[in-house]
Amino acid sequence: MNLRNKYGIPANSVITIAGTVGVGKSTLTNALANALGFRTSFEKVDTNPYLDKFYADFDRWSFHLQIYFLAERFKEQKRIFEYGGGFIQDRSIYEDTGIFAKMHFEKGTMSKVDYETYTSLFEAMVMTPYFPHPDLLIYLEGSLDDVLSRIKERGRPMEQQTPMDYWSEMHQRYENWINTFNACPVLRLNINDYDIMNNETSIEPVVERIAEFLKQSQLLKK
Ligand SMILES: Nc1ncnc2c1ncn2[C@@H]1O[C@H](COP(=O)(O)OP(=O)(O)O)[C@@H](O)[C@H]1O
Ligand SMILES: Nc1ncnc2c1ncn2[C@H]1C[C@H](O)[C@@H](COP(=O)(O)O)O1
Repeated sequence: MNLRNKYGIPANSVITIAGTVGVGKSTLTNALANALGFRTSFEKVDTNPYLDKFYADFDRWSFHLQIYFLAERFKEQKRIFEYGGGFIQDRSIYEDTGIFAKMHFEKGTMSKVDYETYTSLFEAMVMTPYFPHPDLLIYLEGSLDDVLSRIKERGRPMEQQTPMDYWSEMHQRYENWINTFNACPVLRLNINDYDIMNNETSIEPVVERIAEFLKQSQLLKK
């Protein structure tokens, strides 16, 4: 029996994992999808045609990159809908605007007109009753030091060359963002609450918490 049946998680659930770069979203996405027998929806980093250019020159490429991510995530949203759910999604669409586009605009690496164009497109596509929101957003949190050492350990070249201030600004923005986020139910999970690298069974208490949380939020909806 898989853990989905054991804990009564609906087969059509859509769970998205949010959190700063390097915190462990992709790793948790794989572990949860395996445990629940769900499909995965990943950000494609290696085939992203703008990402390297963006890290080399934020001013020049931030708008292009946001449009690219928006299109990719919307296509993924459509795929999830067509399968009828049963997905773990690596990063939510809400972070693109709530964290990245906003941060680049406020730091002056995206122009006002580009930011307004982007946000009006985002709102027209996403913030409507026609866009299905996830059943649950898991907010993965960890200390800045732990996140920085994970970014280093993973070793993506463009991230190694990015100043530490960029990651600490993002880390702080995530904390502020999640405190006001309300587009769907949020479960906060600290990276010290599980240890899937050394102990596969540590995913089970996480699944149990998800099941409890989903039950509570279903009850609240009624
Ligand atoms: N639970 C964990 N324990 C230890 N290391 C982890 C854990 N989860 C992720 N990592 C490591 O941290 C780095 C970033 O993880 P990743 O899942 O790619 O993060 P994200 O998708 O949030 O950017 C990788 O090197 C990964 O192996
Ligand atoms: N919307 C985004 N804007 C800028 N950069 C982004 C956006 N979404 C993801 N990224 C970057 C950050 C990382 O370098 C890679 C992959 O993110 P990760 O958190 O490691 O999954 O893309």
